Amino acid sequence: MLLAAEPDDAHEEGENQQLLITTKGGPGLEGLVVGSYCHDVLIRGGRVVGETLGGAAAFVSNVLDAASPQDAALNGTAPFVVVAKVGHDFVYASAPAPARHPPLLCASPTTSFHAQFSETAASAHAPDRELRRVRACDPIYPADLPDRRFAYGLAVGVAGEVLPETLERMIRLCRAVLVDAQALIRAFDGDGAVGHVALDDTPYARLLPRVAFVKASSEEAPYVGVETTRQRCCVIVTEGRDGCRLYWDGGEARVAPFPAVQVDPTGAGDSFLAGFATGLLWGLSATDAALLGNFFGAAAVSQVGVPTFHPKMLQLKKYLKRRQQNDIVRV
Ligand SMILES: Nc1ncnc2c1ncn2[C@@H]1O[C@H](COP(=O)(O)OP(=O)(O)OP(=O)(O)O)[C@@H](O)[C@H]1O
Ligand SMILES: O[C@H]1[C@H](O)[C@@H](O)[C@H](O)[C@@H](O)[C@H]1O
Repeated sequence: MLLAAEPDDAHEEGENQQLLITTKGGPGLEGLVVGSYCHDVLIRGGRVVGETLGGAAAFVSNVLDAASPQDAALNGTAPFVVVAKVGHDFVYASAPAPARHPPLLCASPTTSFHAQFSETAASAHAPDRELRRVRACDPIYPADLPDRRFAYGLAVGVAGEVLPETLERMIRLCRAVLVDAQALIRAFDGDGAVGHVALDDTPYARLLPRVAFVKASSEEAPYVGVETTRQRCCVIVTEGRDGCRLYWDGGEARVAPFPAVQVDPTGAGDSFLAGFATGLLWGLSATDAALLGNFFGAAAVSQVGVPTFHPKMLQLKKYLKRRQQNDIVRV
């Protein structure tokens, strides 16, 4: 599968979109990350065992910052923009990700999740926590996005804050958009318990042919409908400690995991997606990009909250770059 195209906001619905993220440097590589930061409260056996910065945007920008420090230093700015919202109660403004990529302040409170962990997950693919949204910040509206072009966009909402019209605006602004399914299919009952709806029943479904990649966890995959969605864009299903699988129209691939001692699964999927996007930016094939995603996913589960990365960990770039054949993304 060849993924190549020019920036274009004239994509028609149903068009077989092909996308390119070039590996050449320069301002044309700027990214757009859309999704709010949140407060995560980790609960085990009825006891609060941790309170951390959360929100996919926090984990994603953490990986993107770690993976491209030279670019950031060269330009004097990080090579991506984060559009996130928080309330005045936000307590992590000075943490690295929000400090480098400040959120928009709202009158509503910061989105907050309680994550109730099971003592033992039955398998790598079993849900390991029950999530409850206890507070929700404002949605992110199309007008909140900068009015300029980006090389790529990551739609990484956690509480329904990326509205369909906001995703559509991202598609118009970005050459390639990668979406975390959790931004599209989460539903919340009266108590805030997180459930899922079928992607096909949402207003996001019609946008899929204009999206490059949708990433879903094994738990989310049945709601995404891999067989239908792979005909519209590439689908990546993450399988916890088993790594991940890529599905596209006409093929699929399994990508092996990295070993890890899991201490906190939160943010594994977010870190995976950011690692995957980074791999595409480095010009890797989608399967090698997924290997980089697995690497960051494994690093994320090895630490509580938003992880820090040892610079040596990034030596993987050299290895993967050596395997790179050319500067277009192939599977
Ligand atoms: N125990 C583990 N050992 C090694 N790698 C792991 C482990 N758990 C997760 N990963 C890596 O992280 C990726 C994402 O994990 P997972 O499938 O659990 O996502 P998720 O359920 O969306 O995570 P979360 O919602 O907690 O962010 C996996 O594809 C894998 O690469
Ligand atoms: O911080 C976490 C993280 O971003 C997860 O990916 C998401 O599933 C949770 O809702 C959020 O609380």
